[in-house]
Order: sequence, then C-alpha cells, then structure tokens
Amino acid sequence: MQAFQLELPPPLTGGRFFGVGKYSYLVGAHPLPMIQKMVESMSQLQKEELQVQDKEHRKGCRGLLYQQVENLQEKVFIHAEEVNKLRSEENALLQESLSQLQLEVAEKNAQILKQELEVQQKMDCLNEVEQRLNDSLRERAKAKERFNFRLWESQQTIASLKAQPPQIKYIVKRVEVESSKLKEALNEAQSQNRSLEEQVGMQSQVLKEMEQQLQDSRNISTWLRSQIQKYESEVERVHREMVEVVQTMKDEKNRAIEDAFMQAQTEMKAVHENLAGVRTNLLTLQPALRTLTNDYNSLKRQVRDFPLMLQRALQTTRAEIGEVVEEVRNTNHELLCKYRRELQLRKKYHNELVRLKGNIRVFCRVRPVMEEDVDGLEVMNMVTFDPEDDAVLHLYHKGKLVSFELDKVFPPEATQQDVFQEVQDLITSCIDGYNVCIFAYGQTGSGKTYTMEGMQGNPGINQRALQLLFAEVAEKALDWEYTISVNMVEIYNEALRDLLGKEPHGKLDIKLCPDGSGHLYVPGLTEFTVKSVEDINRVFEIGHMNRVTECTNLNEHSSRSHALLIVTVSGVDSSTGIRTTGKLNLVDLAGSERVGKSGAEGSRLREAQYINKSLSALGDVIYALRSRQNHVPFRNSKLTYLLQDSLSGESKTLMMVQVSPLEKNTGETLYSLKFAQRVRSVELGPMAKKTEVVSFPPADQMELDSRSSPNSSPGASSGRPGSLRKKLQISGRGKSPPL
Ligand SMILES: Nc1ncnc2c1ncn2[C@@H]1O[C@H](COP(=O)(O)OP(=O)(O)OP(=O)(O)O)[C@@H](O)[C@H]1O
Repeated sequence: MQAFQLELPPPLTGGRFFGVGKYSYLVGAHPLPMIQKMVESMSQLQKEELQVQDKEHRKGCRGLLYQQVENLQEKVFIHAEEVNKLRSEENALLQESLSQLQLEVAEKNAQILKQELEVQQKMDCLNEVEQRLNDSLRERAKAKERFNFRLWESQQTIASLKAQPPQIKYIVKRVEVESSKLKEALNEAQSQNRSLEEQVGMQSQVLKEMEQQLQDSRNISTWLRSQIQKYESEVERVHREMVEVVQTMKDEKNRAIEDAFMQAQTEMKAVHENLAGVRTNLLTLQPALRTLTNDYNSLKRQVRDFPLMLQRALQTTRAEIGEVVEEVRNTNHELLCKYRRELQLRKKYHNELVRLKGNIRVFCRVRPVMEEDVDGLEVMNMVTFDPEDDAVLHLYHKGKLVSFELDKVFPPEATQQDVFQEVQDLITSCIDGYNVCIFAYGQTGSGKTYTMEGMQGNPGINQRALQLLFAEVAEKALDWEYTISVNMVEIYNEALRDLLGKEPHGKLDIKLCPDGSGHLYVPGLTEFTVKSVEDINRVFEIGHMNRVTECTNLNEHSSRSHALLIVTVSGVDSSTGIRTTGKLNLVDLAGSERVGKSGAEGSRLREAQYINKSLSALGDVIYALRSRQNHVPFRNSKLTYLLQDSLSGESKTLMMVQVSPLEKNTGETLYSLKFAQRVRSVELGPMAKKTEVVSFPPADQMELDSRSSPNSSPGASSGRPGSLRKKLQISGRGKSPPL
C-alpha cells in the first residue's frame, strides 16, 4: 500500500531570507553612517515583509489540508474498488479451471463406457465360439464312437468269414470290398476329424487372443478408473485450495480496508490537530498581522522615498570615495617613486659592489691528477697553494717557483658546487638586466668542459646557472614576469654556427640591428624558450648532437672551437611596467695550447692560428675594457664581436682559467696563468685608466716574456703573494700597481 505523506508548509523562521533580497549587499557594517542607517531600515523592512507573507501563507495552508483529506478518502475508495475487482477476477479464473476439469472427467467416463461395451461384445462373441466348439467336440466324439463300433463289427465279421471255406473266400472278398469302403469312410472321417481339430486349434488360438484382449481391456479399465479417481481427488484438492485462497483474499481485503481506514483516521486526526494548531496560530497572529500591516504601509512609504535617499547617499559616498581614491593614487605615486629610487639605489650599490670587486674577475681552477695521467710513472704535482690566501698559487717551473695572484683559486679538491657558489651572484645579476660573460680558458684537457658543462649527475656552471635562474624567477613571480630563452653557437675557424638550428653546418653572420640602437644580432639564430630542467636538458642534447654530427672526433673538434651558451632573461614588472633584459654568456673556449709552435701543419696550423687570433683578441678586448680605453677592438674576432654587447657597458665578466698540475703541462700552465695574470693585473687604478693601448702579445711572445722574467712579469705577483694580497686589501683593488 502506498504511504501517504502530508505536504505541510515549510516552518516559518522569520529572518530565514535575511540578506538574500536585492539589497542584501548592503547588509553589514558600512563605513558611512548614512548608508548604514539606510541599510538597517531596509533589512527591517524586508523582515516585516516576510512576516506578512508568512501569515498569508498559513491561510492558504488550511485549504491545502482540507484538500489533502479529500484526496485521502478518494484514495481509500479507489483501493476498495481495486480489491473487489481483484477478487471477482480470481473467482472467474478458478471457475473456469474447475469446469475444464469436470469436462475432462466426463470425457474420460465416456471413454471408459465405450471400452466396457467393446469388452462385453468381445465376451459374447467368445462365449458363442466356445459353445460352437463344445458342440462340434461332442459330435466328433459321437461319430468317433460310431465309427469305432462299426469298425469293431466289421473286424468281427471279417474274422468269422476267414474261419469259413472258399465260399467264404468270396464273402471275404466282398467283406474286403465292403471294408475298403469302410476304410474310405474312415479316412474321410479322420480327415474331417483333423480339420475339426485344426478348427478347434484355431478357435482356441482366437480364444486365447480374445482372453488376452479381455485382460488388456480389463487393465485399461482399471487404469482409467484409477485415473478418474486421481482426477477426482485433484479436482477436490483444487476446489479446496480455491476456497482457501478466496477466503485468504477476503481476509486480506478486510484487513487492508481496516488498515487503510485506521491510517486514514490517524492521518485525519493529525490533520485536525494541525488545523487546530494553525487556527490557534492564526488567532494569535492576527494582532501582529495588523501591526505588521501598519508597519508595512509605513515602510512602503519609506521605500518610495528610498531611491532619493540612496541617490543622495551615493553622491556623498562617491565624493568620499573619490577623495580616498585620490589619496591612494597619491600614496601609490609616492610609493612608486620611492620604489624606483630604491631600485636605482640598489642598482647603484650593486654596481658599486661589483666595481669594488672588479667588473672583470679572474678565477683559476686546478684540475686534479687523473688516473690516466699516472701511466705507470711517478707524477709530479707542480702546483701548490697558499693555505692563508685562497687567491694565490705557486707553479714550480724549470727549478723556480713562480707565484700568481688572481681573484680566487680553486684547488683540485674544489667541487662543482664550490665553484658555482662563487659565480652565482654574477649569474643572478642578469635577472636585474646585466650582461654577464663567463669564459673557461685553458689548454686542452685542463677541465674547461668539466667546469662549464660538468658530467652526468654532477653538472657544471651551465646547468646550475639555468636552475638558479628558474628558482630566482619563480621567487619573484608575484611581481615580475620573466622569460628565459637560450641560443647555442659554436665558433670554429672564425665561422659562426647555430648548434640548435636545423642546419648546423651553415655559417651565420653578425649584423647591426637596423633599429639604429647600435646593438648586434645574428639573423636566423635559433632560440628556445626554456621553463624547466627538462627543457634545458633537451636543448643541451640538441646542441651536443649537432656538435657531434659536425665532426667524427668530438673531443678533437671541441678543443678547437669555442662553444657558447647564450641565456637571455627578459622580465617585466607587472605593477610598474618596468622591463629588464639581461644576457648570460657561458663560453667554453677552444684549447689555448700553442699548437702552432709545435710544428703543426695544414688544417691543424690553420685551426691554431684562428684560436690564437681569437684568444688574443679576447685578451685585447678584456684588457681594453679593464683599462677603460676609448677604443675596444671588438671586431678583431667573431667571438669578441658576437659578445660585444655583453662585454661592454655595465656588463660583468669572469675568466675561469683552467690549469693542469702535471709536470708535462707546466709550459701551458705557465702560459695560461700569465694570461690570467695579465687580464687581472689591469686593475681599474689610476694608471690603468689611461687610454694606453696595450695589445695582448701572441702566444710566442708571452712565452718569451715568461722566460726572460718569470718572477717579475705578472704584475709583481712574485714570491710574496701574501703581502700583495694584504696590500690590495688595505688599498682596494683600484689601487693595484699598473702593468
Ligand atoms: N675538477 C675536476 N675534477 C675531476 N675531473 C676533472 C676535473 N677537471 C677536469 N676533469 C677531467 O679531466 C678530463 C679533461 O677535462 P675536460 O674535457 O673538461 O677538458 P677541456 O679543457 O674541456 O678539454 P677540451 O679543450 O679538449 O674540451 C675529463 O675527463 C674531465 O672529467
């Protein structure tokens, strides 16, 4: 049975809809007292309007309840009708099956009668045949008796005649004749007798069959009787069941009606109670309704006046807001000015710091003695360090100790992280818009690639720099939006090649920007924007692959070409719109060893000449920059020309001079350290500021210099490095002795 549920109206909660009306946004403390007052009166109005709506709602509720009672009664009536219909349908079904069963029983009875009739007919026939058989048997016995008697008589006659004379013979003949007649008759009788016996046999066969049939018929009749009994008992059972079902249904129907009636009564009672409650509520609400109606009317009036009030309030508020906005704008402007001043100051201090440290710094890294260096022989370590000064190293060369002072010396045990620690400030300054160049300089096998690229699992400056840039950029992401892009190029025999391009074999040109800014650019150079370490690795892979395909022996090739990773960091401050662009150039230079001197020929000699030329051009440029000369010879090599923007102006340069500590390499080590010393020694002191043009001598001449005066040549960094360092610390870098 379906459960009826009364749909009562929702409970009335007075302020349930508070703050949901069209003026809801006005609820809450407002800074302006006028608006606050208006908001309060509006919410009061809304509340009262809701209460009036509640009362009207209750009125409608009573009608709804009556309607529901009527619906309930209607449903009870429909259910009673359904029960009746169900009962009559089931009765009809049962009657139908009963009459069908009776019909079947009648049919079976008729069949049995028919069978019995047939059996009776067969029995009659059988009796008749039996009767006839008995008669014929009796006749046959009589005939047999007669023939036996006549036979006996004949035999008596024959015997008596045989005992008589010939006369008697004749008689005998006659008797014999007579006897043959008798014999014939006897034969005839015997054949008759046989045919009768056959008939008797046949009749007894027929009789047996008939008996069998009779027996079958009796069996069938017994089976049919038992079937009839079964059917009768089945019919009786079905009838009984049907009566029971009808009875159960009657009971159920009565119960259902009673239940429905009871439920309806309970629900009616509840409805009446509700109705009574609603009536009482209505009675108590009537005075409140009156008050509310009055209030409502007065509020209506207020609402009518509200737009005017609101307009006035809005005008006042607008004026107030305008004042506040103006105030905020002024404050913002002041803050922006302060911020810009701070930015300028920061840049100034940073520049000052860098200036104090030197815009061009020279570090030296000594690679460890490798297993492959040992080669069965004892290996002499020719480089030693000053335990008290990490900027000094001593080289034992041709029986003499030559000392060098640089900005920082990394001993063989220094890790990649130690090295990176010292250069990271330089790298992050490109986020602030500075151009930075880091060069790895040194002979082949001195560890340039190890320092710049590093190894799998222990990356060098290149990868660490990009990772640091990502981290720094992410930290500033709230205020600044940065883009980091990379190029990879190679300079081999003064030819510039794009290592990320589709055609790495093609030569690139360096051109002046057509916008008249004086900046340089490389048309067709491939640039990748990188956002993650994975991107960097992919870029490095492409660059490496292109370098590999360029030459069969990569190491051979790499030591004869300059590899440049150019990272551009562009940023825009979202609040001020200030834009910055900084470039970080990470350069793995070609091997600095003087192949030309060792009698190389052909392509080797050409390569060596190109390398010598470009390295001394780089030395010249750095020297010119450091000594603040008017003319800086950037155009003397592809390398310096390409890096012109990043080497001049407020840019920062770091030369990482790589050396080997092995005895066999002391010549090259000395040469590299002299180069480093020369670069560094051109301090920004008073003498260095002179626009004196001091060209970097080619490798051969440097060798001569070192031979003539190994202790005195590199900027007075002879046997007393510690004292020089101290002197520098006291007087500042700008005051170091001139060349
Ligand atoms: N600081 C170091 N610690 C450990 N191994 C180093 C270090 N420096 C260099 N090596 C190893 O020395 C070998 C030569 O270094 P690397 O290839 O970096 O020299 P290179 O100057 O770049 O030579 P090339 O000019 O031919 O490119 C490499 O096997 C490298 O792993």
